[in-house]
Amino acid sequence: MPVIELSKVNVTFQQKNQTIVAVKEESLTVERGDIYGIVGYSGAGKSTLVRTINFLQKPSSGTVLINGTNIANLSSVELREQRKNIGMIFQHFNLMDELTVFGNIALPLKHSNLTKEAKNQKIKSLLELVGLADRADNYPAQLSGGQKQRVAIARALANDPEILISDEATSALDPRTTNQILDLLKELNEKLNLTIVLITHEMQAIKKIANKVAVMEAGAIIERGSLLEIFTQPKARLTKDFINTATNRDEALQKVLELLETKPLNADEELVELHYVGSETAQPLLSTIYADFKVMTNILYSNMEILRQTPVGTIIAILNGTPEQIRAAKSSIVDHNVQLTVLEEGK
Ligand SMILES: Nc1ncnc2c1ncn2[C@@H]1O[C@H](COP(=O)(O)OP(=O)(O)OP(=O)(O)O)[C@@H](O)[C@H]1O
Repeated sequence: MPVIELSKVNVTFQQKNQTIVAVKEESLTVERGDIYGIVGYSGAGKSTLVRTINFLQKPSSGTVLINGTNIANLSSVELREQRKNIGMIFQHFNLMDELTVFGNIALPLKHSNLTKEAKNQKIKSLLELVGLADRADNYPAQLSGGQKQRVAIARALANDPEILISDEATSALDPRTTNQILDLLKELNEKLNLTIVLITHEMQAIKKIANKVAVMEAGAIIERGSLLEIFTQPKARLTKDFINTATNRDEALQKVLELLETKPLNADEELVELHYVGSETAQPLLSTIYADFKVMTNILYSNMEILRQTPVGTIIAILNGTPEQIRAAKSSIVDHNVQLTVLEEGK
């Protein structure tokens, strides 16, 4: 049974005489142990969709099942209990400045049945879990952004939730700290079998830890799939844009095209882009096309990522040879399951 099942969820807001449709008839299924990335630009409806999971946002229509239970049917007491099963972390941490780290993490345990001793023990182990064992007595102002987010994560996990919603939790952090927090989320996902819904506008974050991805635009999920599917066979223009930004491919291509303006391709040259997935790396292939067809390659950009243990790469290169040699080389590349696109032909 899926942990989260949103079906045909609509969320509309009334503002003066205007109706804003924030989520349009959207469905989403999250399985236990998933790290489900939801990517989209600001205003796409990501937060609104995800806030329906714990009814922080009640859908205008549609159903929300958590572990098979329709949460619209819960009493307010049951809903409060249910919400303990869903932790949340945010971009701006939302810590209480006047409380210590210990005090912040203790907040969600206020009404728990644990003894004082057990609560203290729980907080201590949460602090250890997020790597802040020595910071219990600090106030938020004494912590870095990354440390504050660690406190927020510990607080979100205080009631041992099965689900963690991360709403742009790394958006205010520098790249190194972002990576550390993402590593921590992945570790918690594995160690605690925590299901994570990760909202972000950065494909980079999703690429690092998610196993599934949904791309949202104007209240709708326009594309969804496994991380590998989305990265290797993106269909929507927006998905491609997010991926190309995450791999710096667009920036590199821009530079290559600028270079070609000053030094255009010769008649015996072609600019090509190669995409490969799996162990079939394209680089050795480029050496063999020289040996086999006497086609020389000049690699201008190369990027390889390991996504869920699978290498995925892009190469932008100039091929140099006679038209026949280049044709034979390209057909050999394609025969090796490398996707090839001609970006520009020499004149
Ligand atoms: N409480 C509200 N009242 C009116 N409109 C709202 C409300 N909450 C969200 N919206 C609108 O719904 C749309 C989706 O907003 P939402 O915050 O879900 O997008 P998002 O993709 O999460 O973007 P961001 O990351 O900027 O929050 C926007 O047009 C927003 O203005």
